[in-house]
Amino acid sequence: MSRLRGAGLMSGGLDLSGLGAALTAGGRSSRFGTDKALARLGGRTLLERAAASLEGCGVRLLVAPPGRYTLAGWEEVPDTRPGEGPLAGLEAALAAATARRGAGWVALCGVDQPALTPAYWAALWAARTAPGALAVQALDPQGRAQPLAALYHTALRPSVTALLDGGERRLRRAAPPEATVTVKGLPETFFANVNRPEDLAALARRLGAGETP
Ligand SMILES: Nc1nc2c(ncn2[C@@H]2O[C@H](COP(=O)(O)OP(=O)(O)OP(=O)(O)O)[C@@H](O)[C@H]2O)c(=O)[nH]1
Ligand SMILES: [Mg+2]
Repeated sequence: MSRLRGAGLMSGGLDLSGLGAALTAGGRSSRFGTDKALARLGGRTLLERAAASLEGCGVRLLVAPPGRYTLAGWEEVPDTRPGEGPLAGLEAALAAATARRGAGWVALCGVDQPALTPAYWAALWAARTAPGALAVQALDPQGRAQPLAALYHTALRPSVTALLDGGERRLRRAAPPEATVTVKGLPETFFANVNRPEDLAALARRLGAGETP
């Protein structure tokens, strides 16, 4: 559906209190080798950095195995299907958000995107008002949609459950194309993603050189 440019949207307010936040942190970090949520960049863990970008959200849910992390101000939510991937994490997040606040929008965020900021989420939040929208996703400068740093409406919960029940595990299938708004024009720095130790080392070098993140 419609495509909106990020640049203009970013001048809007940064009030994220109407948005629910869900950090999905139940992964295995198999490519990283150790738990990447606890890896450090610029004096903070990757989990803390991702959480900071969503601090202004009205409800904050940490979808992870119980007791694995402590994150002040975040409510632990167990996976409904542990180890089944971020699509299952989204299912748990939408169910928990609905139980806490009723119908509304949820920001789904992985632990491994340490350069996200409130401005990123505000740009997506501003785009949610497009008629018929049930998901909002940013496009990176290469035009790739970012399902792990995206907004999903709680109305998607039954279809996410149906996908999982049918054996689907790809998160990108959660956003129906006809009901997905895409936001482009956001700065490339937002899209840094840590999968391997060398990804973190490259980011640390950029940080040392005075660049964001
Ligand atoms: N709640 C939940 N989150 C998950 C699950 N699997 C992956 N994630 C999270 O989804 C995000 C992106 O996942 P990946 O980059 O694939 O992370 P990962 O699975 O830990 O790493 P790899 O094993 O290297 O693929 C991270 O924040 C993960 O913690 C899961 O089963 N449940
Ligand atoms: Mg994975």
